[in-house]
Amino acid sequence: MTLSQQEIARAPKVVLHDHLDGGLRPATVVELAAEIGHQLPSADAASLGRWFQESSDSGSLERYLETFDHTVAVMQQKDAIARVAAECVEDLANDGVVYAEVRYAPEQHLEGGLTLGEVVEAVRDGFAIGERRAGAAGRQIVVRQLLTAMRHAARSMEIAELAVHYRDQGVVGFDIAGAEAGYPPTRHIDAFEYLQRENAHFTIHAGEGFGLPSIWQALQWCGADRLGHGVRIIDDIEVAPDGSVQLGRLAAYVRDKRVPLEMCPTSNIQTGAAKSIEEHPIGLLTRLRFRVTVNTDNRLMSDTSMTKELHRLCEAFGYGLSDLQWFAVNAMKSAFLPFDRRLALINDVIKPGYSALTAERAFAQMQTGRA
Ligand SMILES: O=c1[nH]cnc2c1ncn2[C@H]1C[C@H](O)[C@@H](CO)O1
Ligand SMILES: [Zn+2]
Repeated sequence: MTLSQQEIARAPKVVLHDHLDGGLRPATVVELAAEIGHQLPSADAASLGRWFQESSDSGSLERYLETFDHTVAVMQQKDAIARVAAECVEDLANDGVVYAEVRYAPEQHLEGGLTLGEVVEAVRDGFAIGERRAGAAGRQIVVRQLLTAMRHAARSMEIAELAVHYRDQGVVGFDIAGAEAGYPPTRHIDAFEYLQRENAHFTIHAGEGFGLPSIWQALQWCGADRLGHGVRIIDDIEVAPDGSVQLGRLAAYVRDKRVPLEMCPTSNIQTGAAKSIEEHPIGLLTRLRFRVTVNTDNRLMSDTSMTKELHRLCEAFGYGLSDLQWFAVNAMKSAFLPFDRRLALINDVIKPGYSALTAERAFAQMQTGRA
């Protein structure tokens, strides 16, 4: 029996790839835009939500990214940024997420006169408010920041320094994002080398809008700890008609080294990186036991949540609670949180959560059987 959305919603979940500026509530975008006089495609929350989702469905990463102009525009003041951050935590907690790493590009939030540090502090304060509100509502969640540099711009060194500066105030890592084709990660090699010297962690969006060379550079030139998406690693895997599988050198490296793949199925369909959920490489990569994690990417643009992503995968691939636990443990193991905290979340929160749900399901099945 396929897991229902309600059951999945109650399971402890971990998200490593979620953009702060891609997860606003449509009603919040409308309110914040009205406060600053920003013109939106629609002033009605429901139709604005639909506009974001439909405009993101083009099959092109570049077009998908254009929709962020509106979310970024309303996140230029301290209070607005803190509000979005607090609501993000509440929404994730309500979805049953117990640990999240949420990313955004501080350099995109300076138009209202804030400094880079003030932007990071506004997000820090918003996350703290969100964690407190969620806790008060009986939903414990831990949320950390990843600071993104835009790959077409030239501020990655500054943002890497910012991530190191705020490493003890809730920032656990660094990332680069934006259009991939034409902007190889090696453009930012000085930032990555600096982070390595600082013993800092970073992930790189790679293998989404561009293929294997991007993944290879991210790992072997830049030293990425994780891959944002990484779906195109499938191009280095051959499945013969008899079902036997041959990994190329790069795919073998990714699997052997347990390089975490931050996979975001719905987003990949919207940007054309995958054809459908059923044909998404996550099915094969999971079967081959790559270090797969499941993520939302942009909850607003994709009208998604961790529960929805996992439910779609359960329907497409027949996954059950043990698979969902495997995704959650994979993600928790791959998080940039210190090891002892990761272990505590795995042993004290994730595993007991899945055990309780598994027991509940077993009883329910026995009772149905008796009737
Ligand atoms: O999936 C993505 N690929 C590349 N860039 C992305 C993706 N989702 C969001 N972004 C960009 C747009 C945001 O403004 C920026 C920082 O969160 O990151
Ligand atoms: Zn992303």
